[in-house]
Amino acid sequence: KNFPPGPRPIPIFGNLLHLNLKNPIADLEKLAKRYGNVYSLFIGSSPVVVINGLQAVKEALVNKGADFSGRSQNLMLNHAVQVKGMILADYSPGWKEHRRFGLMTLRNFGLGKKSMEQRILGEIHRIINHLDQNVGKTMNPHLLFHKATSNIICQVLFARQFDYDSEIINFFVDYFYETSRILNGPWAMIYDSIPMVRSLPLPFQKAFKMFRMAHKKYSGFLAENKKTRVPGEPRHFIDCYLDELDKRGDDGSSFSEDQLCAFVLELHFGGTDTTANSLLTAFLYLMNYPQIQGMSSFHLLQEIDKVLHGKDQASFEDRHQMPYMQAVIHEIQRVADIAPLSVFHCTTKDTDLMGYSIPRGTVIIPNLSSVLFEEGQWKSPHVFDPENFLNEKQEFVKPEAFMPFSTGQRMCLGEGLARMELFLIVVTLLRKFTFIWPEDAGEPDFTLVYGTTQTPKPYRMTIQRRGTA
Ligand code: HEM
Repeated sequence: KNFPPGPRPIPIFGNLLHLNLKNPIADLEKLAKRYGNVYSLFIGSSPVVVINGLQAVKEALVNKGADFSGRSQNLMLNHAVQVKGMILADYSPGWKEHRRFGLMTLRNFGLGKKSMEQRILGEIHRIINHLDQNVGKTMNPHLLFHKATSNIICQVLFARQFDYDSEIINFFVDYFYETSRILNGPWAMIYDSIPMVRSLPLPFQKAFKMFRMAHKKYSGFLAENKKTRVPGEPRHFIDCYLDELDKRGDDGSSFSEDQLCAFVLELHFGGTDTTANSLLTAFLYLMNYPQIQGMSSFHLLQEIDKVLHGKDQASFEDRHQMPYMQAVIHEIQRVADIAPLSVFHCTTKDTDLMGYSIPRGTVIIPNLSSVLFEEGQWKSPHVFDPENFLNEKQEFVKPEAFMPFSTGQRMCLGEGLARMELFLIVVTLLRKFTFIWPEDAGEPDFTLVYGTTQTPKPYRMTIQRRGTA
């Protein structure tokens, strides 16, 4: 009763046939125009509510955060990952404990401080070496950025960096790519809608297999790490968690080695493709809006050169002197629209939203994409324009509708790390190199490939060393 309106479902399939399963974003937008910013759909026989636009998303995730911050436990993603670390855990004391621990530990590792910065800068040297070998040539940066962001998280989690040619890093990159493709593709929708197909040998079984393989690798790292660990002297995230486990003993808390493995898997998974795809979007736009990179105009490079004058390397603190760079990076994140439908939420109790009643356990899809491009929230919602983040005095400002990391209690745990990575990598690479859209590459295609995280279509870039660097 009083459930949000939506298109009429058909038996077994629900509203699956109303959506282009390869990319439902445009269909979801059309449905919002027809039914309003809060509407319902049926995935098989299960109702879901889609929330669109800043006002409704804020009302649900912030003002009524406790009601809307659960996670459904019955989707393919949950079954594939098996143990819920944090991203997939329901709204519960265990999730809260892990979230608090995660935020604190990432901060102590230097989010916003030097040590994390040094880890990122160390990886940037590796990227620079790789690009140096390609000066004067044309390359596809896809694997480079995925390997670099994977390595940065591995540094945080277990203090390991892998050679870009190693078997393990290639496994990780492949596993992120394949599982993301399956999890947000048509087969996952079919898995979620039609329970009777779940044990059949269909393509989604590949994701299950890859998650099992990844679990084994993380368990291996954990076992290896325990051999050299000195309790009370943590070297990385895993050590911190084991110290916490020792401290808690058998107090019945949610901390366990199984949870640790799942947490590590989720942080690695959640932190790699998201940041790598943001970087890919960054360089796609920087090459194709040369006035921004500084070839015909001078803003961005002039700002970098001025602020970094006399310094060996950039620091995250420098962002306060770089309003234009900040605006460019935020605008890149807006158009990158990395997690268009966030991670699905779930209501924790019977509740209401914008006049509609929503029962406990309903899957909630926060349509972040609808906020990032919402008319009325941006000076130029539909074109790439750093002015979206600059006021009349050309100072950096962040509109409320900027929510690529979502908002409210479940907002991205890795926001600080991701922002630091994006800033340091983009600034350092622009300082050292010029990136040029190859002459034979034709017109750039900015259309995003839909997935758990969206990514630009593959492209190549020509690399030149900058004279002044
Ligand atoms: C540009 C990079 C990134 C983007 C755009 C992004 C975006 C998101 C989004 C949209 C969510 C869902 C929030 C919600 O459910 O409302 C999320 C959750 C999460 N992200 Fe990120 N993320 C990024 C990088 C990272 C990194 C680097 C890490 C790891 C260090 C990370 C770890 C997590 C975790 C653990 C959650 C789950 C939070 C919870 O359920 O309480 N993310 N992220």
